[in-house]
Amino acid sequence: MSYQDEEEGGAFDGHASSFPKDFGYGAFDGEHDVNLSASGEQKPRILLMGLRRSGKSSIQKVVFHKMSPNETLFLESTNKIVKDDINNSSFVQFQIWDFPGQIDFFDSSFDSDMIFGGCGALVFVIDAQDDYMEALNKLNLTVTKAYKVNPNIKFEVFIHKVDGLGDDFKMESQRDIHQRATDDLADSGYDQIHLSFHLTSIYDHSIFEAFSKVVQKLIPQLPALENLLNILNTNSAIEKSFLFDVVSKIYIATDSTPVDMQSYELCCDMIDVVIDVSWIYGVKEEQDPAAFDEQSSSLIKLNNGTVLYLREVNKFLALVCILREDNFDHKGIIDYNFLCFREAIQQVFELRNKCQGNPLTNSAGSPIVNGNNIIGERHLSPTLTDEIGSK
Ligand SMILES: Nc1nc2c(ncn2[C@@H]2O[C@H](COP(=O)(O)OP(=O)(O)OP(=O)(O)O)[C@@H](O)[C@H]2O)c(=O)[nH]1
Repeated sequence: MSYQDEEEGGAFDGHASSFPKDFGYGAFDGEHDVNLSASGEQKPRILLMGLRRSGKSSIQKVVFHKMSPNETLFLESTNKIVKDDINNSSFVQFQIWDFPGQIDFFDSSFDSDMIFGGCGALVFVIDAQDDYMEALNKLNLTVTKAYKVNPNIKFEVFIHKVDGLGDDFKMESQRDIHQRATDDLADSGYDQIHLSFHLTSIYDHSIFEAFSKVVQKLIPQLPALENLLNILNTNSAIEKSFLFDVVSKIYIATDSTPVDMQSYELCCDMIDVVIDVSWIYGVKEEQDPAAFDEQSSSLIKLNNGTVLYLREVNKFLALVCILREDNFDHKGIIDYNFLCFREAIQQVFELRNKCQGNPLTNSAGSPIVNGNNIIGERHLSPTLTDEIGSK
């Protein structure tokens, strides 16, 4: 089995979009960045597996290399494991390994201990436009083999290419695949394995949403981030907020209110607009290509009385909020709270660095759910809420 490293996005030449090619996929060394990886610590690994032509490489290229979906039609079949380092920011650091569809687990060169051992999540892609019986067999084989090596892997099943399916058929396929996959696992004596299912397509935002959920499970600080977003929302009369990794447009955290796809899509579109405008008008000097930095912000007023507000947390992370136009009168308070929020995020990661190897755990070893009890709360002053609330 051979390996091929894609050097920081270098294998794809990025011609599909106006997104600056050298914008991401390098370690961020800005002043607000705190490196998550303790020295020598392995980055979490996400494996992309599935049958041939199920869409694995397309997913990776569209989400992490800004390839336009139509261009994936010309992708060649992968014939060796392709490793891709995702280093956008301190929050989003992992490796994606794209496997060839024809991989044979019984091949002597397949080192399952090495491959599954350091794996955080295994994404198994099933082509929903095709007959999925063979894919289900392969899913069962893959998951059981991986579980035996590493029972901590998160198993994610992407029921992919659903753009070609009607709504009824989509739901029916999901139900059927879910049923069969879990039955097969139970039959093989592995009913303790949990599979998560996502309906995805590269032709809409569903693939970004699904990948967001996969990545979030690999961020041990997620509960603390969610809590900080909840506090920010309450104190600033914000209805929904997302913390985005700007390069990939996956959200690494959101508040605890349910995510509706439309809001997520609006926020993604806003990021595209901001990036494009920054790139066209914001570059001052040749040697300073990143016109988009922690000073960047943007405001879009929609004609339904809603405001989208974007603030940079650092060069690679952005907070995007949705709120009612009336509540935006208190922009000063929102901005102040945002600064506190940004500082609190810093503290989460400083804390994490202090307990290297034991991220955000209490003395019993369980995750600290309300990490913001330690940090942040005092900054996001409740009196500010009263001011907005009394309006
Ligand atoms: N309609 C539709 N087609 C898709 C989608 N994702 C991928 N495809 C198409 O599926 C075909 C195969 O995609 P690849 O990404 O090469 O598949 P793969 O799983 O990496 O294939 P191997 O490298 O052979 O294992 C391409 O023609 C893509 O354009 C999708 O969401 N919807």
